[in-house]
Amino acid sequence: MPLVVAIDGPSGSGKSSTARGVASRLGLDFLDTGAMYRAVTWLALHLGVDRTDTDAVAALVSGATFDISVDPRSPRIAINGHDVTRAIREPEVSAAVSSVATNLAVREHLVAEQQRMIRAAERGIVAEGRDITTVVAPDADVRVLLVADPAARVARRQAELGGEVDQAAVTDQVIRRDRDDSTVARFTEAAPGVTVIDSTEQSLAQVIEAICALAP
Ligand SMILES: Nc1ncnc2c1ncn2[C@@H]1O[C@H](COP(=O)(O)OP(=O)(O)O)[C@@H](O)[C@H]1O
Ligand SMILES: Nc1ccn([C@H]2C[C@H](O)[C@@H](COP(=O)(O)OP(=O)(O)O)O2)c(=O)n1
Repeated sequence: MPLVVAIDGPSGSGKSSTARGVASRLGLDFLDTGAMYRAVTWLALHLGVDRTDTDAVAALVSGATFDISVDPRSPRIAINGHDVTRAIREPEVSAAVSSVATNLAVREHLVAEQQRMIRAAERGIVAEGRDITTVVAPDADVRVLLVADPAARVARRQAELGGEVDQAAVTDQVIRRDRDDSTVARFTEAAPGVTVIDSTEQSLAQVIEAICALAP
Protein backbone atom coordinates (compact mmCIF):
# COMPACT_ATOMS: atom_id res chain seq x y z
CA MET A 1 0.00 0.00 0.00
CA PRO A 2 1.40 3.48 -0.87
CA LEU A 3 2.53 5.55 2.12
CA VAL A 4 0.08 8.20 3.39
CA VAL A 5 1.31 11.00 5.67
CA ALA A 6 -1.35 13.23 7.29
CA ILE A 7 -0.45 16.60 8.80
CA ASP A 8 -2.89 18.95 10.56
CA GLY A 9 -2.40 22.16 12.48
CA PRO A 10 -3.37 25.80 12.88
CA SER A 11 -2.50 28.64 10.52
CA GLY A 12 1.23 29.38 10.30
CA SER A 13 2.35 26.24 12.13
CA GLY A 14 4.31 25.31 9.00
CA LYS A 15 2.08 22.62 7.50
CA SER A 16 2.49 23.50 3.81
CA SER A 17 6.26 24.05 3.83
CA THR A 18 6.86 21.01 6.01
CA ALA A 19 4.53 18.76 4.00
CA ARG A 20 6.21 19.82 0.75
CA GLY A 21 9.62 19.10 2.24
CA VAL A 22 8.57 15.68 3.49
CA ALA A 23 6.99 14.81 0.13
CA SER A 24 10.11 15.88 -1.80
CA ARG A 25 12.39 13.95 0.54
CA LEU A 26 10.34 10.74 0.45
CA GLY A 27 9.36 10.96 -3.24
CA LEU A 28 5.65 11.33 -2.50
CA ASP A 29 2.85 13.48 -3.89
CA PHE A 30 1.69 16.57 -1.97
CA LEU A 31 -1.88 17.73 -1.33
CA ASP A 32 -2.63 21.13 0.21
CA THR A 33 -6.30 20.75 1.16
CA GLY A 34 -6.51 24.36 2.35
CA ALA A 35 -5.85 25.41 -1.25
CA MET A 36 -9.11 23.68 -2.24
CA TYR A 37 -11.14 25.65 0.34
CA ARG A 38 -9.36 28.78 -0.86
CA ALA A 39 -10.14 28.00 -4.52
CA VAL A 40 -13.86 27.64 -3.79
CA THR A 41 -13.72 30.96 -1.91
CA TRP A 42 -11.98 32.59 -4.88
CA LEU A 43 -14.70 31.26 -7.20
CA ALA A 44 -17.49 32.60 -4.97
CA LEU A 45 -15.81 36.03 -4.89
CA HIS A 46 -15.19 35.92 -8.65
CA LEU A 47 -18.81 35.06 -9.44
CA GLY A 48 -20.28 37.37 -6.81
CA VAL A 49 -21.93 34.51 -4.91
CA ASP A 50 -22.82 35.46 -1.33
CA ARG A 51 -20.49 33.33 0.82
CA THR A 52 -22.95 33.26 3.71
CA ASP A 53 -25.61 31.70 1.44
CA THR A 54 -24.75 28.10 2.32
CA ASP A 55 -26.96 26.52 -0.36
CA ALA A 56 -25.57 28.74 -3.12
CA VAL A 57 -21.96 27.96 -2.14
CA ALA A 58 -22.77 24.25 -1.82
CA ALA A 59 -24.21 24.31 -5.36
CA LEU A 60 -21.09 26.09 -6.58
CA VAL A 61 -18.75 23.45 -5.16
CA SER A 62 -20.74 20.46 -6.36
CA GLY A 63 -20.54 21.76 -9.94
CA ALA A 64 -16.87 22.74 -9.74
CA THR A 65 -13.98 20.94 -11.41
CA PHE A 66 -10.49 21.01 -9.91
CA ASP A 67 -7.21 20.53 -11.67
CA ILE A 68 -4.52 20.06 -9.02
CA SER A 69 -0.80 19.38 -9.47
CA VAL A 70 0.41 17.17 -6.62
CA ASP A 71 4.10 17.65 -7.48
CA PRO A 72 5.64 19.07 -4.27
CA ARG A 73 8.14 21.09 -6.36
CA SER A 74 5.43 22.92 -8.32
CA PRO A 75 2.03 22.76 -6.62
CA ARG A 76 -0.69 24.35 -8.76
CA ILE A 77 -4.46 24.55 -8.51
CA ALA A 78 -7.11 25.47 -11.06
CA ILE A 79 -10.87 25.63 -10.53
CA ASN A 80 -13.29 25.60 -13.47
CA GLY A 81 -10.32 26.22 -15.76
CA HIS A 82 -8.97 29.27 -13.86
CA ASP A 83 -5.41 28.85 -12.55
CA VAL A 84 -5.76 30.37 -9.07
CA THR A 85 -2.42 29.25 -7.59
CA ARG A 86 -1.44 32.84 -6.79
CA ALA A 87 -4.86 34.45 -6.42
CA ILE A 88 -5.89 32.18 -3.53
CA ARG A 89 -3.14 33.72 -1.35
CA GLU A 90 -4.60 37.25 -1.68
CA PRO A 91 -5.84 38.84 1.59
CA GLU A 92 -9.46 38.97 0.31
CA VAL A 93 -9.47 35.18 0.02
CA SER A 94 -7.72 34.66 3.38
CA ALA A 95 -10.26 36.91 5.09
CA ALA A 96 -13.26 35.11 3.56
CA VAL A 97 -12.17 31.47 3.50
CA SER A 98 -13.51 30.46 6.94
CA SER A 99 -17.08 31.21 5.88
CA VAL A 100 -16.65 28.62 3.10
CA ALA A 101 -14.68 26.15 5.26
CA THR A 102 -17.44 26.16 7.90
CA ASN A 103 -20.08 25.22 5.29
CA LEU A 104 -20.72 21.54 6.06
CA ALA A 105 -21.96 20.69 2.55
CA VAL A 106 -18.75 22.13 1.11
CA ARG A 107 -16.69 20.08 3.57
CA GLU A 108 -18.49 16.87 2.67
CA HIS A 109 -17.86 17.43 -1.02
CA LEU A 110 -14.19 18.42 -0.63
CA VAL A 111 -13.43 15.60 1.84
CA ALA A 112 -14.73 13.07 -0.72
CA GLU A 113 -12.61 14.69 -3.45
CA GLN A 114 -9.51 14.63 -1.19
CA GLN A 115 -10.06 10.97 -0.31
CA ARG A 116 -10.33 10.17 -4.02
CA MET A 117 -7.02 11.96 -4.68
CA ILE A 118 -5.29 10.15 -1.80
CA ARG A 119 -6.51 6.77 -3.09
CA ALA A 120 -5.27 7.64 -6.59
CA ALA A 121 -1.74 8.56 -5.41
CA GLU A 122 0.20 5.53 -6.60
CA ARG A 123 3.54 6.65 -5.16
CA GLY A 124 2.02 7.75 -1.85
CA ILE A 125 1.10 11.22 -0.62
CA VAL A 126 1.56 13.83 2.09
CA ALA A 127 -1.76 15.60 2.72
CA GLU A 128 -2.08 18.61 5.01
CA GLY A 129 -4.95 20.63 6.43
CA ARG A 130 -7.17 20.72 9.51
CA ASP A 131 -9.02 17.38 9.43
CA ILE A 132 -6.67 15.01 7.62
CA THR A 133 -5.62 12.99 10.68
CA THR A 134 -9.23 12.78 11.92
CA VAL A 135 -11.67 12.74 8.97
CA VAL A 136 -9.97 12.60 5.56
CA ALA A 137 -7.31 9.95 6.29
CA PRO A 138 -7.62 8.70 9.88
CA ASP A 139 -5.89 5.45 8.82
CA ALA A 140 -2.78 7.24 7.47
CA ASP A 141 0.57 5.55 8.18
CA VAL A 142 1.95 8.74 9.74
CA ARG A 143 -0.32 11.23 11.55
CA VAL A 144 1.07 14.50 12.87
CA LEU A 145 -0.43 17.55 14.57
CA LEU A 146 1.97 20.42 13.91
CA VAL A 147 1.67 23.28 16.40
CA ALA A 148 3.54 26.51 17.23
CA ASP A 149 2.97 29.38 19.66
CA PRO A 150 0.49 32.00 18.36
CA ALA A 151 3.15 34.75 18.43
CA ALA A 152 5.48 32.67 16.24
CA ARG A 153 2.67 31.87 13.82
CA VAL A 154 1.67 35.54 13.43
CA ALA A 155 5.33 36.57 13.01
CA ARG A 156 5.90 33.93 10.31
CA ARG A 157 2.79 34.97 8.37
CA GLN A 158 3.81 38.62 8.66
CA ALA A 159 7.31 37.89 7.37
CA GLU A 160 5.82 35.95 4.47
CA LEU A 161 3.45 38.77 3.47
CA GLY A 162 6.14 41.45 3.59
CA GLY A 163 6.96 44.37 5.87
CA GLU A 164 4.16 46.80 5.09
CA VAL A 165 1.20 44.57 6.00
CA ASP A 166 -0.94 45.59 8.94
CA GLN A 167 -0.28 43.63 12.16
CA ALA A 168 -3.98 43.65 13.09
CA ALA A 169 -4.95 42.21 9.69
CA VAL A 170 -2.38 39.42 9.99
CA THR A 171 -3.48 38.63 13.54
CA ASP A 172 -7.06 38.42 12.26
CA GLN A 173 -5.97 36.11 9.43
CA VAL A 174 -4.24 33.76 11.82
CA ILE A 175 -5.94 33.87 15.24
CA ARG A 176 -9.55 34.76 14.38
CA ARG A 177 -9.53 32.33 11.45
CA ASP A 178 -8.31 29.48 13.68
CA ARG A 179 -11.11 30.25 16.14
CA ASP A 180 -13.72 30.16 13.36
CA ASP A 181 -12.22 27.08 11.70
CA SER A 182 -12.00 25.15 14.96
CA THR A 183 -15.80 25.12 15.15
CA VAL A 184 -15.87 22.49 12.37
CA ALA A 185 -12.52 20.67 12.59
CA ARG A 186 -10.67 19.58 15.72
CA PHE A 187 -7.08 20.63 15.13
CA THR A 188 -6.20 22.19 18.49
CA GLU A 189 -5.62 18.89 20.24
CA ALA A 190 -4.30 15.60 18.91
CA ALA A 191 -6.65 12.67 18.33
CA PRO A 192 -5.50 9.32 19.76
CA GLY A 193 -2.45 8.01 17.89
CA VAL A 194 -1.49 11.42 16.46
CA THR A 195 2.05 12.67 17.17
CA VAL A 196 2.30 16.32 18.26
CA ILE A 197 5.29 18.27 16.95
CA ASP A 198 5.88 21.81 18.23
CA SER A 199 7.74 23.82 15.59
CA THR A 200 8.11 27.03 17.66
CA GLU A 201 11.78 26.40 18.45
CA GLN A 202 12.59 24.10 15.53
CA SER A 203 13.81 24.96 12.05
CA LEU A 204 11.89 23.82 8.99
CA ALA A 205 14.66 21.26 8.27
CA GLN A 206 14.36 19.85 11.81
CA VAL A 207 10.59 19.45 11.53
CA ILE A 208 10.90 17.74 8.12
CA GLU A 209 13.49 15.39 9.60
CA ALA A 210 11.28 14.57 12.60
CA ILE A 211 8.31 13.68 10.38
CA CYS A 212 10.42 11.60 7.96
CA ALA A 213 11.73 9.68 10.98
CA LEU A 214 8.15 8.60 11.77
CA ALA A 215 7.70 6.95 8.36
CA PRO A 216 7.85 3.14 8.48
N1 LIG B 1 9.86 25.40 11.59
C1 LIG B 1 9.78 26.62 11.04
N2 LIG B 1 10.54 27.63 11.52
C2 LIG B 1 10.44 28.86 11.01
N3 LIG B 1 9.63 29.22 9.99
C3 LIG B 1 8.87 28.27 9.47
C4 LIG B 1 8.89 26.92 9.96
N4 LIG B 1 7.99 26.19 9.25
C5 LIG B 1 7.44 27.05 8.35
N5 LIG B 1 7.97 28.29 8.46
C6 LIG B 1 7.61 29.49 7.68
O1 LIG B 1 6.39 29.98 8.22
C7 LIG B 1 5.54 30.46 7.18
C8 LIG B 1 4.19 29.76 7.24
O2 LIG B 1 4.38 28.39 6.90
P1 LIG B 1 3.30 27.54 6.13
O3 LIG B 1 3.96 26.28 5.72
O4 LIG B 1 2.61 28.35 5.08
O5 LIG B 1 2.25 27.27 7.33
P2 LIG B 1 0.77 26.71 7.30
O6 LIG B 1 0.61 25.91 6.04
O7 LIG B 1 0.66 25.87 8.55
O8 LIG B 1 -0.12 27.91 7.38
C9 LIG B 1 6.29 30.24 5.88
O9 LIG B 1 6.91 31.46 5.50
C10 LIG B 1 7.33 29.19 6.22
O10 LIG B 1 8.49 29.30 5.46
N1 LIG C 1 -8.58 20.35 5.62
C1 LIG C 1 -8.83 21.66 5.75
C2 LIG C 1 -7.91 22.60 5.21
C3 LIG C 1 -8.19 23.93 5.35
N2 LIG C 1 -9.32 24.32 5.97
C4 LIG C 1 -9.67 25.75 6.07
C5 LIG C 1 -8.97 26.44 7.18
C6 LIG C 1 -8.46 27.73 6.59
O1 LIG C 1 -9.23 28.83 7.05
C7 LIG C 1 -8.64 27.62 5.08
C8 LIG C 1 -7.35 27.73 4.31
O2 LIG C 1 -6.44 26.75 4.77
P1 LIG C 1 -4.87 26.97 4.64
O3 LIG C 1 -4.22 25.75 5.20
O4 LIG C 1 -4.52 27.43 3.29
O5 LIG C 1 -4.67 28.18 5.63
P2 LIG C 1 -3.37 28.81 6.20
O6 LIG C 1 -3.39 30.21 5.75
O7 LIG C 1 -2.19 28.03 5.73
O8 LIG C 1 -3.62 28.69 7.63
O9 LIG C 1 -9.29 26.39 4.84
C9 LIG C 1 -10.19 23.40 6.52
O10 LIG C 1 -11.20 23.78 7.12
N3 LIG C 1 -9.93 22.06 6.38
